[in-house]
Amino acid sequence: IKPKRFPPGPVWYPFIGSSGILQKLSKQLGSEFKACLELSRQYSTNVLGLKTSSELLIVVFGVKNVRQVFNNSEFDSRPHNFFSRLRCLGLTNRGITFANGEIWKEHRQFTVKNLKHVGYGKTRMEMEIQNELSKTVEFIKKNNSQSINLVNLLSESVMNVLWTYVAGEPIKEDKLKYLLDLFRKRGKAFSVGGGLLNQIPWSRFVIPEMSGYTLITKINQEISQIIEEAIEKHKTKQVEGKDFIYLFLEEMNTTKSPTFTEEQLKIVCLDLLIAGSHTTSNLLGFAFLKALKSPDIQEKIYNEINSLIGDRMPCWNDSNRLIYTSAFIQEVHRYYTIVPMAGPRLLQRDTCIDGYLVPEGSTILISLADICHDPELWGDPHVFRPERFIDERGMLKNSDHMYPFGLGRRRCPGDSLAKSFIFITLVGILQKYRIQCSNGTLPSDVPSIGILSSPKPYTAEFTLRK
Ligand code: HEM
Repeated sequence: IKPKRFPPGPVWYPFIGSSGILQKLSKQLGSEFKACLELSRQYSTNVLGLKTSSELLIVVFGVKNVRQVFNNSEFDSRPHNFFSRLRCLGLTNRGITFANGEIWKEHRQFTVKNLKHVGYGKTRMEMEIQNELSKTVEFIKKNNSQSINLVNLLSESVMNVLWTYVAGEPIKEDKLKYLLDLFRKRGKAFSVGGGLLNQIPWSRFVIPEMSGYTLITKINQEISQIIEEAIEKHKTKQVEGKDFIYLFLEEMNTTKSPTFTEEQLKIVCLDLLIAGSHTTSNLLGFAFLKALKSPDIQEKIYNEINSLIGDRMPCWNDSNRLIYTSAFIQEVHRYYTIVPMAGPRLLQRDTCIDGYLVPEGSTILISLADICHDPELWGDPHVFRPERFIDERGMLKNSDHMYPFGLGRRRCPGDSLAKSFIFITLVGILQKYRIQCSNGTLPSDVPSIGILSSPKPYTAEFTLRK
C-alpha cells in the first residue's frame, strides 16, 4: 500500500512493485532515464514515486527539487543496496562513491587533498595531461591516412592519466583496452539506480547475462586483480615517484585511523577509475563529434586558438582567454548532459518534496538532463549555441541551471582534473588538425543512455592544419 501523500507514479504489483512497468518502458524508449521522464509527464509530476522489489524509488525533476536534494544534508547518503554492494566488490560502506558517514568524509577529504592542485598552474597532473596529448597527436600523425575511432582513443588517454595518478605508471595497453571495454559495457548495462539487477536482485539467478550480473562479476574480478597487482608492486617499491597508492600506504603506516586499509585503498582506486574514465572521454567524444558536424563552429574554435595561443602547448590557464572554446565546452555539457541522472541517494528522514511526503529510507535519483533542455530556462534548448555562455562584454557567463558535476557535499571531486583534461585535449587536437567525417557520412549524435550518456562509436578523418 502506498504511504499517504506519496509522490504520483505507476501502480505497484506484488513482489516487483512498479519495476515491471519501468523496465518495459525503459526497453521501449532506450533508457531508464527516458522512461522516468516519460512517467513524470504521464503523471504530471516533478517528483515521481516508484517501488522496486525492495525499495521506494523517487526521481526528482526541476531546478527547485534538484537543488533541495543537492543542498540538504538528509539527502547526502548513498543506499547500501544490492547494486552498491556489488559495485564495491561485495563490501558495504567502503571507498568514496558508495561510502557514508565518517569513512566517506575522511577518504573524500584525503583524495580531494591529493587532487587539489590538479588543473591550476603547472602541476604534475597538467604535465601528465600534456604528455598524453602529445601521444594522442603522435598517434593521429602516424595514422592520419585512415579513419580513427576518436572515442576509443580518448578513453585510453583519460585512463592513462587516471592510472598514472593512482599507480604511478601507465597501464599495459592490452589490459587497458580490455578494462575500458568492460567499463563501457557496464555503463550501458546499468542505470544510475542499478537497473533491473537492483530492482529485482533475484533476476541474477534466472537471467544472469541479461541482468548484467555476469558482467559486473567479471569486472570485479578483473579490476581487483589489476589494482591488487599495483598495490603489491608499491609495497615492494617497484614503482618510482609519488602517486596515490604510495600516499595512501604511507597514511596507512602513520595514521591511527582504522579506515586506511588495503581493502579501502582498492575501492577508492576503483571509484576513481569508474567515475573518472568514461565521463571525461564521453564529454570529449561529443565535443569532437559536434566540431565535426559543425565546420563553422570548428573554424571559430580554431581561429581563437590560432590567434591567442598559436602553436604553443595549451595549458589550463588558457581557458580564461579562450572564451568561445570554453563556452563551447559548456554547451557540450548542457546539450549532451553526460550524467543524465545523478545519485543514488538514501533519504535519512521523512521529508516533504514539492508537497509530497517522501519516507525515510527511500532511494532518490536526481534528474539533470531535462533541466538542461527546459525551454523556460534556455529559450531554444534544442539549438546548439555556445554563445549562450558568453555575456555582452564577451566574457564567459556561468549559468545557475547547469550542474554537470553535481552540487553540494557529494559534488564531483574530480571536476578540476576532468576540466583540465577536456580543455587541454580539445584545444591540443583542434590546434593541429581539421576533423572531418569519414567517407562523407555524418555520424549520428543521438546518444546511447545507460548510467552515462555516450556518443555512438564514430570515426573521423584528420587533416594537418599547417
Ligand atoms: C566530465 C567528467 C565528469 C562528470 C560530468 C562527472 C560528474 C559527476 C557528478 C554529477 C557527480 C555527483 C553524483 C551525485 O551527486 O550523487 C560525481 C561524483 C563523483 N565523481 Fe565525477 N564527473 C566527472 C569526472 C570525474 C573524474 C575525472 C573523477 C576522478 C578523478 C571523478 C570522481 C568522482 C567521484 C569519486 C564521485 C563521488 C563523490 C561522492 O560520492 O562523494 N569524476 N561526478
